[in-house]
Amino acid sequence: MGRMNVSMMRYLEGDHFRVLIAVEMGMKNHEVVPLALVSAIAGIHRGGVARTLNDLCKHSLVAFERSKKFDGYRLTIRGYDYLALRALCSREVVGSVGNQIGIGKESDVYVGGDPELNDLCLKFHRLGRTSFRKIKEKRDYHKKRKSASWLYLSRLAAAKEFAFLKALQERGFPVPKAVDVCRHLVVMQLVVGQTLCNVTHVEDAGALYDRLMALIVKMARHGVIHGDFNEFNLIMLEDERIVMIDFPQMVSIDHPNAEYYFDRDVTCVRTFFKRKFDYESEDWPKFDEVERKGNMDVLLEASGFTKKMALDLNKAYDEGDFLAHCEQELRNRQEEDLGEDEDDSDDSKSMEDIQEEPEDLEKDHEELQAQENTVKQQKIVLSQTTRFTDWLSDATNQLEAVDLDALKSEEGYKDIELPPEDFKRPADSENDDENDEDEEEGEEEDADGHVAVEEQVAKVVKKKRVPSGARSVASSAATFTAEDVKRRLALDRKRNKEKIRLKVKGKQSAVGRNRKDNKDVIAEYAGWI
Ligand SMILES: Nc1ncnc2c1ncn2[C@@H]1O[C@H](COP(=O)(O)OP(=O)(O)OP(=O)(O)O)[C@@H](O)[C@H]1O
Repeated sequence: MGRMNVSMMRYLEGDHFRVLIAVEMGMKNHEVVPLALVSAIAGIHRGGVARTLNDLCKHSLVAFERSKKFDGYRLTIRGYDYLALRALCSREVVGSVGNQIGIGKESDVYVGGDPELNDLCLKFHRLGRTSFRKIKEKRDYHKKRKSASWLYLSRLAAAKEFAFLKALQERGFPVPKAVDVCRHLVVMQLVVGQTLCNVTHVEDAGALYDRLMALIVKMARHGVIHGDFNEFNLIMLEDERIVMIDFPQMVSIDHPNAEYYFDRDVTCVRTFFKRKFDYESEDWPKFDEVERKGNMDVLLEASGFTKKMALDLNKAYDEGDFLAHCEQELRNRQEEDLGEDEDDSDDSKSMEDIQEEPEDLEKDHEELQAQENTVKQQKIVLSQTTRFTDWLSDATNQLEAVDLDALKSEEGYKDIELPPEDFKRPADSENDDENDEDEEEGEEEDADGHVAVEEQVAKVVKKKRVPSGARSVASSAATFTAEDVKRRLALDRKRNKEKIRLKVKGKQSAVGRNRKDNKDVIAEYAGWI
């Protein structure tokens, strides 16, 4: 566990934070925030914002991402940490950040200090960023939620922890003193002790057991159940006093599963004491015997941590897939998903898309298909035009290669234009003239069944020497039959299809696409301006 790298903080200027906040605000309803929106929220012109975003990208405070619909920026975990720290610095709550002292599946815990260098505990909640695969599996769950982003869930977790810390502290429970909260960061008193799981010896196991059971009952009397009361969430001080540090799953005793949670907490303590200190007691608290004396659960709801927030948070805990600190892994998976299945638009959809109604999705799909068809048509027309031009120039070159002078000097040659009905293609001429048959036998066909161009041209020229009518040499370009042309075009098209398209990823691709779009616009308005 290392230190948090906050060295960049001192080099960041007001504009950097302004743009960071703009990205954060944009992310309330966008998975990635387009440059134009960042610029509009920050109130800084685009050029300036682009420069600042580049700086922020360099320091991994934001990340550039592209989605199917648009490209944009998203706040990284580091960027969110910086925003929270900066706000708490300006409130003069936090003055320094030190070593990491705890790493949980839902948080990173650091030692910190206030401006007077008194010790603090900084708990950064990291919650709710599920992997793309999981999103696909849990589509229903995400569809119903308005903002299932990790920013939202981490902030909720922090708000809940802070509210509960304060409420428990006010009622005399042994918890760290709550200092402040900002975004996903809870600042609290640093408890110097050992988590119960690391304690190997206690003076009086029975007394400790009784104190822990008494804590569970006291909380229930105040209307709440811890829900995760175990040796990992209890710190023992030097004088063997216990401090509770973590209560993410705290529920009201009116919760439908309250009895289950209560019994689970009690069983956890009993199992731990039996395993660790070989202590077993005949006596343990029962849910039915608890008499409610307080209404902490109701007061907590009134404190701003609403039922809806609790519901969202509990669902995330139930999902139990917290990949917030595995950004690199997540990015790799996203790339994998995109690479594996380009047509599977589900994988590459943003959270926003996932929240769309089915009708919207269908419409989008239809629109997309219509666009794709148009593009395909345009491509075919374009490719045919260029191929035709290429073919024409080829044929012209072939013709130029024919030695006309030599032909003219031969007997019976007359350079007079033939009426169209006299003109016959080489393929047809096979049946026309028996004399020609012998000559045609000698002709060699290439692998595609094409007669060599030179030979075809020569054959046509020979026909012009027939005394019944002179023919134009220029018309011999028609030695390519319509079928030949069609076959060639089909072959070219097939080859083009087989060509592997080079996929450019990241910002470079976005630049390319923008250029292409611009080119299309210019082409469309050609002649108008
Ligand atoms: N106030 C505090 N003072 C000292 N150490 C703390 C404090 N809060 C947390 N820690 C340390 O950080 C570790 C993780 O904290 P915590 O249990 O709150 O995080 P978490 O993410 O909820 O963990 P998990 O859910 O995996 O149990 C603890 O085991 C403890 O060592």
